[in-house]
Amino acid sequence: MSNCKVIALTNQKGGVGKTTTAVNLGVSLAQQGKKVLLVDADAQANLTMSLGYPRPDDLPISLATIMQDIIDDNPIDVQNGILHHGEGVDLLPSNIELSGLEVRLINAISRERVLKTCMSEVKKNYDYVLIDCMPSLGMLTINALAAADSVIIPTQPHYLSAKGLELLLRSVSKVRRQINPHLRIDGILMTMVMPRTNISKEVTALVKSVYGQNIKVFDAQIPHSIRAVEATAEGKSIFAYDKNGKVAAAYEQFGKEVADIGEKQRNKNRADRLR
Ligand SMILES: Nc1ncnc2c1ncn2[C@@H]1O[C@H](COP(=O)(O)OP(=O)(O)OP(=O)(O)O)[C@@H](O)[C@H]1O
Repeated sequence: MSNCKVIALTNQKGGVGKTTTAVNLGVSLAQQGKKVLLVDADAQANLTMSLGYPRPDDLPISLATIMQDIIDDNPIDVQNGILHHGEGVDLLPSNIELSGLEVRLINAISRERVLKTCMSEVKKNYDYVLIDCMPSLGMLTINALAAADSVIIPTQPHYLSAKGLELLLRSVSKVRRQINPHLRIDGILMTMVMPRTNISKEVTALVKSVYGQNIKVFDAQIPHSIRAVEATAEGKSIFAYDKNGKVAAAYEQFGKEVADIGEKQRNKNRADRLR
């Protein structure tokens, strides 16, 4: 059994910080000595661009090319499509071709499991694979949930509408019932939290009261800061751009929480196997 943990970063609401979290969680885990692959599963290719590839459409191999080969039953070579970033994380990039692929998935055999097949080719090389999902609950997001061991939900406190969360949780439950029974929810990460407002406290309390023990809200909260936007524009993580700032400190704390959950889960799996 692979020791790699695959985490889908998902929220059907756009602009809540999924991509920024993928980059900075990835680099935070790499700084803890973990081997990390970031997978851009969004045709907008924001993750690919924010890691310093401004023209994703020029890349000869992307996630779409590999998934198309799986659909066509061609041999695949995921390794050749992986890019190596200077900050110690690898990237499986995306580009606009992924939007055409999502349409073609509809008629593919095992259409929910194409990304899982792709991931099973590379998992052995990594401790963590982080999948940056697109802001929808379409076929690609279902593929990500089918390939994942767990889900992290980045959200801005004021966008955490009960209805939006309910829809997402319903999709997770459906995938769990029909495709991936082991899918867990690691928790909700509050992003772009404004200082001196009570909203994140109120939302945290609300989630805890409604979902009780079922969903964790991470202790780390990512503050709103222009530094995060600037880092993205420079194609860098917040650790390379502003390592002493409060966003870097928050992502470092978050990375430790995520690694802690991963370690506990690995120990539990090991104990279960010995039983
Ligand atoms: N902590 C932060 N403080 C201020 N701005 C931020 C922060 N984190 C992210 N942003 C900015 O908010 C915008 C949306 O962030 P991001 O692209 O990470 O969200 P997303 O959920 O991946 O979006 P999409 O739905 O397009 O995939 C970007 O311009 C990003 O630079």
